Amino acid sequence: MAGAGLVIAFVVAVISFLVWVFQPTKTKRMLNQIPGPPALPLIGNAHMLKPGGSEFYQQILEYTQMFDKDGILRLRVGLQPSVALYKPETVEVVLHTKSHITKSQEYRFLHPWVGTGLLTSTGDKWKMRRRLLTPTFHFRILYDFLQVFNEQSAIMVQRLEKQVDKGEFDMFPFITLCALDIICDTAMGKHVNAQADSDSKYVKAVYKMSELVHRRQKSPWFWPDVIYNSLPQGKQQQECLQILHGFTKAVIRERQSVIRKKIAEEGPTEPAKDDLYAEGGKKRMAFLDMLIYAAEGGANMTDEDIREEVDTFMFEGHDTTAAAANWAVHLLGANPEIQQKVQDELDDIFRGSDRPATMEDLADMKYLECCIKEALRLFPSVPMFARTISEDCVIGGYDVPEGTTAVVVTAALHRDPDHFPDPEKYDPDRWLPENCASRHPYCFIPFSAGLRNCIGQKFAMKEEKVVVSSILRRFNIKSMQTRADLLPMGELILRPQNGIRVKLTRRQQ
Ligand code: HEM
Repeated sequence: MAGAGLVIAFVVAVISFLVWVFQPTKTKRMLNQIPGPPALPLIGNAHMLKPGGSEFYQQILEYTQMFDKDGILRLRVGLQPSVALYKPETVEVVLHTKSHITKSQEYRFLHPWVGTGLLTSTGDKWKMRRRLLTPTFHFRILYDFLQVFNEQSAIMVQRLEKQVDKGEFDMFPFITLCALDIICDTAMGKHVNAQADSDSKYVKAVYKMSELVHRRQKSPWFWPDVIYNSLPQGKQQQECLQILHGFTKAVIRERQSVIRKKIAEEGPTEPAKDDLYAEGGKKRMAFLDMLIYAAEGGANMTDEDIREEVDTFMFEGHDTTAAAANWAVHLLGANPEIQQKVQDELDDIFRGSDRPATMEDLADMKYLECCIKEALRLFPSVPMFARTISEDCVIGGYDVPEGTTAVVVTAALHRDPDHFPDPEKYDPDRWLPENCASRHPYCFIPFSAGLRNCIGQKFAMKEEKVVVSSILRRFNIKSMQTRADLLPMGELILRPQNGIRVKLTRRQQ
């Protein structure tokens, strides 16, 4: 087996060498004009990229500062040419167009997990699914979801009660399991009570899988499946996939049996419009229900198609929001005056009552919204994402050839001093209407932008407001880490290496 692996590795290396030698000179010439660190034949810059998530994240930020002039730099991983973009003017070229909507080659390593669901698909498949799923984020459905945000946040607060005056602890798992319960309950219509099981295998498998995919994206020697699957990393991936798919398949099976029974009893396979937008929580048409109804109603959708969408939403819909709320909590806990201002705003809204938040309350949480946006600026949950350049184009004054991977480095873009002076400073006032009205529309894009922006961004902002306000209505937070202690890991999602260490005290009302 090891011998076969070596032969395959040798054949792959020879083919790669020939492809590199015969790569069109026009492409090479175009790429060579773009500034960037020197690359080696075949592997490009892959040998330079740091393996660890936090060192890699730091390294990419450093490169963007080193080559900061035009907002573009060239990197090559294996034979795949890439450019990193980190100024609003360069990012806009790629996102503000119908042309470059295909995700980059590197997303293929996500396929074993999320298939070609909404995040990774392209062309007609993506258009069809986006059209099908957009109504499930209609604002009237978000009304129903608010009830779940409140219920799950109340459970989280109860769990946090046990930490009051007990010294330092890690907030990360508390918020993460709450976010997992929220996505299962809202999008999937299933209670999984993750908060009752603080050692969720599913969450651990999500983290391991993110680390493995990210590592593989940076390492061309892991790219061929035959090699990867025979390595310990490939075996770990198989174990993760069993847990991840096992979890989502169970969720799907349960909803399918409920809906099939309903269809058998009631007849029609199309959900009534009233069902789709019903308020009050009873007849909510969740995202998964929509997919199952579509499949049962004859849409061209197999169980596997449903599974890839469910896996996509489970991943994009819980890990991102959990990370964002955690970073927001750290920053508030590290800035007591700002925390006090948010608590004053919440006291004005709730006036001592512990009632659940309404949509109107969320709209009144204006300063908290500034704090959440400022946290997303400094610690965007998706620190980079990428597209394939579909036709030769000019970015930042340089010719970029078709087929290049364009990586939008949100974490660097959000630190552009031309738009955010003193960029490392946590300053929620940047988001007051008078301070942000004239900013470039592409200088802050935590949810991406253009046609392939985040479908769940309204859901996410509302969820974050409920989760963070629930904590601040009951507790004072004191962060026990400095910025340097946080060590953000820039894998698929930006997470703190050592968790979010805080102390809680109960507020005197
Ligand atoms: C703070 C929370 C969130 C952040 C920062 C965020 C950010 C993003 C970003 C940057 C993208 C583009 C990714 C890429 O091009 O590779 C994206 C896409 C997406 N997000 Fe979110 N997201 C969040 C929450 C959510 C939630 C709650 C859901 C679902 C319930 C969701 C579902 C999706 C989906 C399905 C896509 C792919 C959309 C498409 O390509 O059409 N996200 N998100």
